[in-house]
Amino acid sequence: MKSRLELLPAVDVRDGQAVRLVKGASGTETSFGEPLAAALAWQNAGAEWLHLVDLDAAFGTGSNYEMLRDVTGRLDIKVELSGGIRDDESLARALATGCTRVNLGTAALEAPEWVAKAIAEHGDKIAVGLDVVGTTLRGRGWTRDGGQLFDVLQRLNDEGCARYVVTDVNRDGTLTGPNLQLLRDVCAATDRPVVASGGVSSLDDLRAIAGLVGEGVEGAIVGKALYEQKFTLEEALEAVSG
Ligand SMILES: O=C(O)c1ccccc1N[C@@H]1O[C@H](COP(=O)(O)O)[C@@H](O)[C@H]1O
Repeated sequence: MKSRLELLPAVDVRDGQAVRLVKGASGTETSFGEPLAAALAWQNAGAEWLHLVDLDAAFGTGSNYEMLRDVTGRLDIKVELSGGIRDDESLARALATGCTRVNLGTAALEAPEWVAKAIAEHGDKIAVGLDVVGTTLRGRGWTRDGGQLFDVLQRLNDEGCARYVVTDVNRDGTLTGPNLQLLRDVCAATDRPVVASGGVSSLDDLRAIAGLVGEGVEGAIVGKALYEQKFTLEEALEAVSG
């Protein structure tokens, strides 16, 4: 178990632009320019990880694959790649970008046997995104219900899933603070590391998540708070440095 919280600045790409959404809802985009510029800015500020999302692939409205491959190839830091990875072809393409790991969402709900096979073949390179409203999982761009959090978590634990990325959909992009109880509950139901996502608005939020490292939280994804300059990445890294 790591002793210091890892931070993963997010670059979510829609129609070739870095955007932030509110509660993951299509149509709520605020644009923040070129994805590569954002990614390089986080790298230059000291990020060790980038959480890179193809929102068009997640929503089924297109693909930004070439751009994400280019961004990943130009970075020296680790990349967690997400969005639309749902079958052998999309998984092979995602891994071919050179990313450190991929994050599977919809597939874990709709194609459990395929995900079990991917976990068995690729181990630590596969994380599963548990994107929840209450304790109901959401897939297909967070537009469809896909099962109960703790049932799916138990299944994935049994299949050897290496890591979970837990997003409270109703906090994502809202700057209303992380759902600490959800994170505690997930940590209590697994011995795998958990990456927290959704709601971070302040350095105190990051310190609160860092307080859960001992329970199994390994990292935190930070999006809107960075883009809206609630704090700098340097300040965030300092806040969680222990
Ligand atoms: O990150 C978002 O804001 C987001 C909003 C709506 C849908 C998905 C979103 N993000 C990432 O996409 C994966 C799921 O993609 P898929 O279901 O595997 O195609 C999810 O885990 C988030 O990382």
